[in-house]
Amino acid sequence: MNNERFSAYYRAQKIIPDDEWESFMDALRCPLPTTFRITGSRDIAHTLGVTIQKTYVPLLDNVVFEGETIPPPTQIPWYPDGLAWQFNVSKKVLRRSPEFKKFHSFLVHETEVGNISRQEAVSMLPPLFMDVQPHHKVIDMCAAPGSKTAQLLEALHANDTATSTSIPPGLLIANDTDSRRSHLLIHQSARLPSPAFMVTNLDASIYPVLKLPSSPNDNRRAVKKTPSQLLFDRILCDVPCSGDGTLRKNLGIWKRWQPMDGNGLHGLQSRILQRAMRMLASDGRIVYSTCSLNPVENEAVVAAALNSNPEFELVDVSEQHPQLIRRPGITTWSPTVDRMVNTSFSSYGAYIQSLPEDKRSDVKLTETHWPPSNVEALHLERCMRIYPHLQDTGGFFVAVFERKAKYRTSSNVQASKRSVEDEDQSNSAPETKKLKIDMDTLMQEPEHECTTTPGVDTITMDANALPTLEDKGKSAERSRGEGSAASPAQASLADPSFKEMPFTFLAPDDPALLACIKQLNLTSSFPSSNVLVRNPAGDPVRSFYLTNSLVKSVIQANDYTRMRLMASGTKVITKQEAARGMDAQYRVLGEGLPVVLPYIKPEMIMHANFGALKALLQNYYPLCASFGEPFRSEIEAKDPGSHIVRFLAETSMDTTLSRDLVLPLWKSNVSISLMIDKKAKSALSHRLFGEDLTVAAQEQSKKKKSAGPSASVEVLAIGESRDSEDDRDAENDVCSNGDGEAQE
Ligand SMILES: C[S@@+](CC[C@H](N)C(=O)[O-])C[C@H]1O[C@@H](n2cnc3c(N)ncnc32)[C@H](O)[C@@H]1O
Repeated sequence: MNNERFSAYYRAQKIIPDDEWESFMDALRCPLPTTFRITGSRDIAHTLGVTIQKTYVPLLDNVVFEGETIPPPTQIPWYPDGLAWQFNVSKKVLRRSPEFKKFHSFLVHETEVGNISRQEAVSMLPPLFMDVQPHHKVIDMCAAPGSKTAQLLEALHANDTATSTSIPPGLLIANDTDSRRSHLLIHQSARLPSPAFMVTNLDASIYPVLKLPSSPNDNRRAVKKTPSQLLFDRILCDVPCSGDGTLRKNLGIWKRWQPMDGNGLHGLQSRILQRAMRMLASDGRIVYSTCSLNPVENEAVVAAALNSNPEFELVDVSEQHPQLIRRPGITTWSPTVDRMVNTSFSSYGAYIQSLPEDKRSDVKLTETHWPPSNVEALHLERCMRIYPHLQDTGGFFVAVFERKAKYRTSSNVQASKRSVEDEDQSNSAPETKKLKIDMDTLMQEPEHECTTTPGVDTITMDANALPTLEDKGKSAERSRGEGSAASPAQASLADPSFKEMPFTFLAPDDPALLACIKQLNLTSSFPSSNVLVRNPAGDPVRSFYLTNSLVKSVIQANDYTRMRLMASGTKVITKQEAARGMDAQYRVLGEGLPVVLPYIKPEMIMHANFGALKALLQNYYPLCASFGEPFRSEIEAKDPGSHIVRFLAETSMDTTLSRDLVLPLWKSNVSISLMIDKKAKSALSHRLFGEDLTVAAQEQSKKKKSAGPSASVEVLAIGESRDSEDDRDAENDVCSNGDGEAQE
């Protein structure tokens, strides 16, 4: 594995001291260890951490495979609370060593239900430097596929418990310009249901001004008259980049890497970062990151942003996460001006002077590709460079920005005074006006997961297209409810290319909503004014989603088509049509239960023991009569329909249920069924029994046996899905009535 121009270019940049060059290159040629993060609420994370420490590390200690001792998984030392792990074994070991096979199976199941997330170690870094709190307004500008979004969501939900989800007062908008990747983002984040979550599909470099209604408690006249701009407390700019820090896992980069890659991305990266600076609250923080080693995509972008926005400075985070081995940002670099690694020009001026006059206007490079003359004053050494040979990772770059102290108070006032109209005016500034991705230069980019793929739904908007206050009038108030961001008809006026269903909030006294609350016996504190539906007419046809109040105000104050809102809130309840003459039945969805649980009256929750849980995992529809007392009488006395059961923590001969588990049940006339999907059942079984005892797994293994020995060899990468068409979830098996809405 070699690329002459890669070596020539980075040697010229002097990113690595000469005496480390060989070990840097050697590390780049070694396979990357497998790294993963335990996700989910603190309680679940704790349980899984203990399972790995106490069950799997001893099991995997001293495994000898083909005469070689294989090291067990270890914790990544710099990741807080020991929640990130790494191990380095080949697929052959995973397939053949019974101990690793078992561990791998555990990881696959927990990954499928979202309790474990496979993520490159360095990619875990940016969220660690954001210090997100549950009340923060956060935006992840380039979020897909969403591994960092998941970390940000977890931080927003720091107060969740094992059984119930808090409703944080803040919000997280995950944005990506690629609509296909935005769908991926929605899919990934479904594992962490949050009423504080929104997904948008926009070009981050021209992200529109979002409005917030003026606060009823704010007496200032200017604020009363006009909505204010939604400013963010934390912004992540994990921008598209050439990705050469991922060489260890994306081997194709060795072949296709070329020195101009970074030059073409510098402009877009700068515009995204500088747009973020305009969207930041006065005392907010921005983290800028790339998985590229190239100073043109890193320090040059940072320097350009600081020089254009002198109220910002780099934050010195060298004392944070001290076990992370890092190198400071560099202050000298020399962009290449051609594909042959010509890095001989010390400045833009010198380069331009070298060209014949008639060629100067064709130049794609700009002054900001070179170090600025005031480079020393910018403290670029506060940026972090992570190299593969330092701690066996990929390459990465992180910079943290805040406003200088003297600008914070004044811009606080300025920010709160700044109306959306003002901001719309300022968006006409040259750097954001008629912003288009330079398609010519992008066409030269290598195809890499981090780069914008030319032609894929790239939105080009000029600054004048940013929503203005006038759009407010377009937001329809639904007659039956509190209104969506725009009615279907208005939506098509606003942006006909946007096909998502509207987001319609129900009135708290909507008859269907009241019937649902009554039937599920929810407490009066259930936030019924934050329930939305998604279908063309905005009717309470089937599924109810819950948002928090902040998300609701954002949706209601802005045109959802203009902000290209793809998803919002958590689906919590669904309606089952009943037989003719009977009332519809509502049920709490498995993924929505943690959110709704705090509003379910305690007397509605049945209690059962570990044996009952085991029976429910081992059978699809066990008979009520097959359970022991007192659960049997309790369940037999219940009407058919949706119920909630708390399985109590217990230590038995064969296993330990270390914490209570609350799950939804469906009761038919004589039997009951756990209303969680197959994958969640399998993961639970693995966690509790160390193996998959579910009916689905038993059936699968029977099928494999009858198909012969070759069919039983299956090694999925962690994070790789075993989804197949027949892997429908239990909810559909039991309850689907086949009249699903388009979006639901
Ligand atoms: C480095 S990847 C992001 C990885 C992501 N943060 C994660 O941790 O999973 C960069 C992303 O930026 C997106 N992107 C490219 N150009 C963009 C733009 N102008 N605005 C917003 N997103 C963009 C790409 O589609 C890609 O998903």
